[in-house]
Amino acid sequence: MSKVLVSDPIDQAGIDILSQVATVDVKTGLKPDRLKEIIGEYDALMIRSGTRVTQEIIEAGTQLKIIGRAGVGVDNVDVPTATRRGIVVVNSPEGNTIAAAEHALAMMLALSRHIPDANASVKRGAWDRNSFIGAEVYKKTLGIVGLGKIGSHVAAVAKAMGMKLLAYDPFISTERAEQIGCQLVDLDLLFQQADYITLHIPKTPETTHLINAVTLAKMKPNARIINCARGGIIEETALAAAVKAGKIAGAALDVFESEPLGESDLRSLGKEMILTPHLGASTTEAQVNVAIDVAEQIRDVLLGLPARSAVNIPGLGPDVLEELKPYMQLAETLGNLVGQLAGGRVELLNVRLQGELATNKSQPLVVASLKGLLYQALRERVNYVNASIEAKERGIRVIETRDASARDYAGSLHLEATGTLGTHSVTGALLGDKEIHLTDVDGFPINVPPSKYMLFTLHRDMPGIIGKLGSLLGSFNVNIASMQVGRKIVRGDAVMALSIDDPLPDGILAEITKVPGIRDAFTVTL
Ligand SMILES: NC(=O)C1=CN([C@@H]2O[C@H](COP(=O)(O)OP(=O)(O)OC[C@H]3O[C@@H](n4cnc5c(N)ncnc54)[C@H](O)[C@@H]3O)[C@@H](O)[C@H]2O)C=CC1
Ligand SMILES: O=C(O)CCC(=O)C(=O)O
Repeated sequence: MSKVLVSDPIDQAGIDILSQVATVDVKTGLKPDRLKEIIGEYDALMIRSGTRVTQEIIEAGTQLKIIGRAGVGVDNVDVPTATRRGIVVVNSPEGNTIAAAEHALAMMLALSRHIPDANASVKRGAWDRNSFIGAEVYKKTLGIVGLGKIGSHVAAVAKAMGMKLLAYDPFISTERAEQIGCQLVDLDLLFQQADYITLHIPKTPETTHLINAVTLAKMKPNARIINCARGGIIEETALAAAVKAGKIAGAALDVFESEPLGESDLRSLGKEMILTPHLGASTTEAQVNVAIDVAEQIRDVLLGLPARSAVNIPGLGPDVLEELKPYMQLAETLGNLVGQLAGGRVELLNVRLQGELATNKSQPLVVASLKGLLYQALRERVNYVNASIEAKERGIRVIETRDASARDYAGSLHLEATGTLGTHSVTGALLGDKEIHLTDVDGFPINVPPSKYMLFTLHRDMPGIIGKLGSLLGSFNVNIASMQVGRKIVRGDAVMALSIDDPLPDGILAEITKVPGIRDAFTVTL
């Protein structure tokens, strides 16, 4: 039975799902050294934001197949290392959207009305109404940085509260922003005009310290900043100094450059600074959502099924995956075949998606072709996660073309591999009940289902050649299961595809190429 380690607090609903297929160990608060010591026993790791899954941890996780992040941000996982090692990383892109958006809105209102400090003062026994005069958000301008899932929900609610909405997001269209009721503006204008600025972006090299002394200086003195996205997007010392000096009116932060927050100037500020301990996703509803979402994906991957929200494999909905599955098998088979025909070191793989495969959602077929191509070199170590990276590291260039007009079959896939020993190509399609058929080898039309052991010859189409090859194979005790010749013109060049029952004995290829008329011969194991 598989073993899953849950190293952060996860809702029981997730544990119950994992327990259907695995032994589940819940060990929270592990020190990195201890995690490194034990991770080697586990097939899957499930985390929230508390566990840092570093290169060292991943490399010690020799059995790991999947890392599940019960939440959105995977910045606590070394995704490139996981990818290189063929480990799927999944998250829950939507399970805590509402929770995080509501926390940002709650922070905006709490900051405007000094709720945390007013509450603390009443609890201390005071009745001070003068120190807590607030500001209304109605008719104020909210600048939303990042108009994705959370930013869009914040926009919808803020609009209902009568706020004017500006947004900055270089990856969304003006039309989409308008649909959500936001005016898309550049960042400088947003900083200059907003009364409230709320951040809903990932932390990336571009967004790190996006809010710094220079950008803070552009803001209005009554500006208030809310960060429920990621620590490090704000330069904390610059923010603390700006609030202290009254250059902006305040800030509410849920996330920090270093968590848990240590010694910090932020702690010394009064009612104009609200700090929460990364609570954005901490609602009962969100925790159930993300636990179920991620646990289901871990269960599926452990059962050999695809994950629906993998961050390091092309994302596909279950319907698309179901539809593509037989074609993925076709792509892998053709990749494996063309790699063996090309022999040597492949430098270029041309993948042509034809007919109904020439749609955008067919991208995973390129990855599946590479997985097949690399199978001879890497065996079980290559998978959908690392195939592209492994190909890149081996200097294999990939060209993807699409030809929707190809009509020989409903959908077919053509792969051409160029390597140190020359160029070879294969085409395949699914016939009848989704059975894989090779429909072309090196430009010669054939129609054969692939079999485990195959022999291909390039020869001159002339009398007697099939008989001679048959006798030769017979003399080596090789049994032919099926045979087909593909040719373009009578007595021209031709390809022969033979399915054989056993692997070809050593030395026989050289004998085959001595048969008059046979130019070349290749044997493959699929
Ligand atoms: N505090 C908490 O507990 C939680 C925090 N989060 C964080 O909230 C953030 C947003 O999450 P979602 O809305 O779900 O993500 P999302 O992927 O739906 O939206 C992110 C948006 O940021 C935009 N973006 C990327 N780079 C940008 C840049 N340089 N400038 C402006 N916009 C940029 C993207 O185009 C996208 O529209 C993430 O950092 C996530 O980790 C999410 C859930 C809970
Ligand atoms: O797991 C958590 O509570 C943090 C959630 C979060 O930051 C995220 O989903 O990106």
